[in-house]
This record gives sequence, structure tokens and C-alpha cells, in this order.
Amino acid sequence: MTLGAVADDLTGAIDLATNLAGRGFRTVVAIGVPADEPEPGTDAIVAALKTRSVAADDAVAESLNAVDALARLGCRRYYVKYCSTFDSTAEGNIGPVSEAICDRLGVDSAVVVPSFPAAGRTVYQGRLFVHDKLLHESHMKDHPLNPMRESDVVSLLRPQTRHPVGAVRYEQVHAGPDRIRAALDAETAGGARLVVVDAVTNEDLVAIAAATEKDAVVTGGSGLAAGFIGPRADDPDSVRSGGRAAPPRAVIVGSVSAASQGQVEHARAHLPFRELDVTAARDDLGRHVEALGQWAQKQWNDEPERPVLISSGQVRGHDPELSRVVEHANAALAVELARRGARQFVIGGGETSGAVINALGIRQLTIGRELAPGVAWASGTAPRGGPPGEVTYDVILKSGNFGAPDLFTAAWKELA
Ligand SMILES: Nc1ncnc2c1ncn2[C@@H]1O[C@H](COP(=O)(O)OP(=O)(O)OP(=O)(O)O)[C@@H](O)[C@H]1O
Ligand SMILES: O=C(O)[C@@H](O)C(=O)CO
Repeated sequence: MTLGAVADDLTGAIDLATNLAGRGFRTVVAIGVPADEPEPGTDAIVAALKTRSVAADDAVAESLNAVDALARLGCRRYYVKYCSTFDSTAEGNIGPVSEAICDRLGVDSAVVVPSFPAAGRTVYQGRLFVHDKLLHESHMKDHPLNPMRESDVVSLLRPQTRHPVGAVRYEQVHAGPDRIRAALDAETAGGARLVVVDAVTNEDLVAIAAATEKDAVVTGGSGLAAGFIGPRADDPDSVRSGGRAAPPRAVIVGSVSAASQGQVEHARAHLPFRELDVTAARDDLGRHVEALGQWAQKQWNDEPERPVLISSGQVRGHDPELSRVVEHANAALAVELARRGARQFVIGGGETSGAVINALGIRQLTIGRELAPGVAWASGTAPRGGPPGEVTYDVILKSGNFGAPDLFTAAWKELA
């Protein structure tokens, strides 16, 4: 049975696909609502949507389209993937989307498991932690699109549903799958449709996965997948396809997260670096992007294997419109670099990655070597655009806060 997943952004989809691959699922990521039959032998299809920051009605409609498409492709079990920091719009899309999918499939209730301990996200007594900080005290309090000012997951979810929100606390999770199942059933009997489940360690996630293995819908960050047992769990390396493209190489960072900015700081010492000038991009996008393209070409002429690094820098203040301008600029930059031959990209940030992949015309990705929790190389093809034929790209699409400080320089070794 193929597992179907609906992810609310692209890097989140890659994150989930990486964890599924690590558990022995041969996984493809479809960009948008899946249209194509997956290759024979596919165990999981993750639909990468762009619904985290849109109006709830639009997020619901797009998510249902994706579930219907996954059902047509043979999926019978579904994973609703949102961010491990539970971010969405102020009104929130996680409740409406999860409930609509349950309704569509005739399912009474589903677990809510944001926890991803390997990336420092844990839920204890309903409170979401990012490493040692409560969510509302973490970097997420200043996120440019979805600032998070509350850490209690039940409180975050309550305004997003007309039903009571259930909770299964750590004491019950720790007591194992049978107790978790009994607690979930009691919450559902009490009228809850969405039940927030604590998880602090991978063992907790394994227990929750066992307790819910017959549930047709589960929801969460990618962590819960670490508890799944895939069809090729004995040999997870067999599901990975290697790097297929060749240099030139570029790192494009539109992510403003602390981890990405640290990675830029580290890589600047080693790679040719330029900052995308936000004002110049807004005033004359074509000219600015062309200038960056010429600069990159010169670096590649001097050292063909050496990646260039371009970052759009720090956001000042909360300005969604400016964020869109920068996304558009980063996407145009990727197209310009591809036009000049670039085939291997590391992209920082979920929104940025979505914009870039769409602009390059990539419709589907297969997962390759894993570099860090939730981060892996992936390969995809796109129409050549002009002459007939296809172009193959190797990409890392990195969630803002994921990856070690040296990711932008170390990643390339994994392609060899
Ligand atoms: N200098 C800047 N000024 C304004 N907006 C910017 C600037 N640099 C980046 N942005 C925008 O900030 C947003 C960052 O979101 P993105 O999802 O790409 O990264 P992130 O939030 O750090 O990562 P993730 O969503 O994966 O956690 C994008 O819309 C990007 O275009
Ligand atoms: O769950 C996460 O933290 C990531 O996959 C993500 O969605 C960040 O955009």
C-alpha cells in the first residue's frame, strides 16, 4: 500500500521524505498536486504544497485536491505534514486542513504530533520546545511570515476547530502503545477530532507510530515517520538515488532563520559571496539578476567546481510584501544561473525553495543522500525550455533551521 502525504511547504515535504526514506520507503516528492503515476515500486508519495501561509479556505481546497489525487494513485493511508514549530497564519490552517482531510476520508480523529527530537523539537505537557526554549521564546517569535507567540499546542489549535482539542500527555505516552491507544480512544469518545500527543524522544515516536498504525490519517512534523517501518526497512540505502547532475554549483539563501544565517557566515569564508540587494531587485530585477549571473559565471570560469553563494540577508521588520519581492528575485536568480549552466543548487528556506523549484520547472524529486535530520540531496528533471529535452538538477532544499553550520560547504562532498 502506498503511503500518501500532504505537506504544507516544499522543504517540509523534503524533510518528511528524508525521514521516510531513512525508514525504508522508496519516496517521491511531487511538486504541487500529484499528477503523474509514480514509478513502479514507489512506497510513498509526498505532495509538496504551498499552503502554510495562504487563506484557510485555499489551503483546505488545495489539500483536498492533493488527497483525491493521491487516492487515485492508490494511496489508502495519509500523513498530513506541517511544521515542527507548528507555524501557520494567525487564523491557522493546520486545524482546518487536518479536519477536512479526516472528513473526506470518513475518519473520526487524528493525532497531532509536531515533535521532531532529532531537530530539537519536542512536546511536553502540550508545550512545544525548540531545543531548550519554549516556542514563543525561540527564534520563531520573530518569523517574517508566521511569528509564533504561543507555545501550548492545544491553545494554538483551539481557535482552528469547532471540536474539543484532545491531549495525550507524556505519562501515558511513556506507558507504551496500548496506553496511548486507550487514551486516544477516550479523547475521541469525548468528542475530540484532533488529539495533541506529547513526544520527547524517538522512542516516544516509535510508540505513537505503533499505537496509530491502523489510523488512516496521522498529522505531524516529520518526526512521527521515524517510528514507521517501511517495506525496505532492512536496507534503507537501497531506496536512495544518487547525484545525477554535474557542476556549476550555487547556494541561494532566502532564509532568514538563525541557522541559515549562521551557515552563510560560515560559508562566506570559503566561497565567493554576494548579497542580493533587495532595493536593487525591487527597482530593476532583470538588471540586478543579470549582474549577479555575470559575476557567478566569472567565478565558475575560474574554478568550475566551486559553488557561488548568494544570500538575501537579514529581514528588518515584518513586511510580507517585501518577502514576496525577495522570493521572486531569488527564483529569477536561480533561473538566470541555470541559463548559465548551473545544475546543482543548495537552496535555503522553505518559501524560497518553493519559488525556485517552480521557476526551474521541476515537477518531481527523488530523495538521495541524507546530510542531517530532514535534509537530503534530491534529484529532479525539468523541461529544457526552448530546445526539446530535459535538464537534470541535484538540489538540497533546506528548511530554515535545519543543518549543521558547515552545510553549505560540506554538502558537496556527499555528491561525489
Ligand atoms: N532581506 C530580506 N528582506 C525581506 N524579506 C526577505 C529578505 N530575505 C529573505 N526574505 C524573505 O523571507 C522569507 C523567508 O522564508 P523562507 O521560508 O524562505 O525561510 P525560513 O522561514 O527561514 O525557512 P523555513 O520556512 O524553511 O523555516 C521569504 O519570503 C524570503 O523571500
Ligand atoms: O517540520 C519542520 O520543521 C520543517 O520540515 C518545516 O516544515 C520547516 O519549513
